[in-house]
Amino acid sequence: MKYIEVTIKAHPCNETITDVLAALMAEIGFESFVPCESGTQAYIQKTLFDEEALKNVLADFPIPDTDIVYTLSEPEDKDWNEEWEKNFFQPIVIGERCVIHSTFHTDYPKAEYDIVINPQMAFGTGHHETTSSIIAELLDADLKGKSVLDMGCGTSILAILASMRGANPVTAIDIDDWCVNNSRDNIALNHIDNITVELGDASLLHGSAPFDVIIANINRNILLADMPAYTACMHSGSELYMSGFYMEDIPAIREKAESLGLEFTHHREKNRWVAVKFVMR
Ligand SMILES: C[S@@+](CC[C@H](N)C(=O)[O-])C[C@H]1O[C@@H](n2cnc3c(N)ncnc32)[C@H](O)[C@@H]1O
Repeated sequence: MKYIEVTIKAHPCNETITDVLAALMAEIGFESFVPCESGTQAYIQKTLFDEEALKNVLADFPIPDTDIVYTLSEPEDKDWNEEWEKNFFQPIVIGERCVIHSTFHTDYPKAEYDIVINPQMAFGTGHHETTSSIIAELLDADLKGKSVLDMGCGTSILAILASMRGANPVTAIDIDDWCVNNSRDNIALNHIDNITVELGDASLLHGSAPFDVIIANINRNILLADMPAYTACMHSGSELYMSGFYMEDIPAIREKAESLGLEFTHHREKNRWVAVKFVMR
């Protein structure tokens, strides 16, 4: 697959700026990000690259007084996530109970839940704040015998943990066919047989039976747009966990959720990223 590499130089440059860049660029199709001292390198499939969309994102960059310039290059064809995995994906332990590692790791800590992920081109190794916050929520949740939907499943890391914690049945949905294929591989690697993976978006939920628990780690705008479809397949007492947005987005997310009959329970914050929990009244 052909990729475009965009090298962004930001001044000033700090973790908040590279996080916001990654969040905004993910919304226009960028898949992987490698922060560097002066900014970040970001990768997008050549067929999805729209330079005008990139210019608009950078022109409307929400942190004032940030100077941003970029250069483009077309690196040789290779699997960039594989490169990233080999060089940067280290085993990670979350909540002292869940270890995530890849097939090529031989030395990793033992934990109650041992998840093997080969992310290839999909998002979800547990290193991102949003994934690890939802994992921490799932470790606290009672999932035994509950039906779970993982919307925007990426690698299906969250669906796999839910199944390991007793959820049954589990449905995982993603809009990206790379994620759907990768999910199926990861589910098999973890010897799980009760997760159904589907390609699509919230329109697939139309007419669906209610879920006891819904997880959606996507982004603010998609969550705001798709929340009515999620709540249409929840019953009184169903739980909704959402992430993929920042502290400052909580009021908008909360207002929408409450207008749909959800009650806010709490939020969890990590480097300004948040995960929120709601329960249907
Ligand atoms: C931030 S990643 C989360 C991946 C994984 N669930 C995790 O927590 O690490 C968001 C995922 O949502 C998918 N996605 C984006 N828009 C979507 C939509 N409208 N419906 C379903 N999935 C979507 C993306 O392809 C991506 O895999």
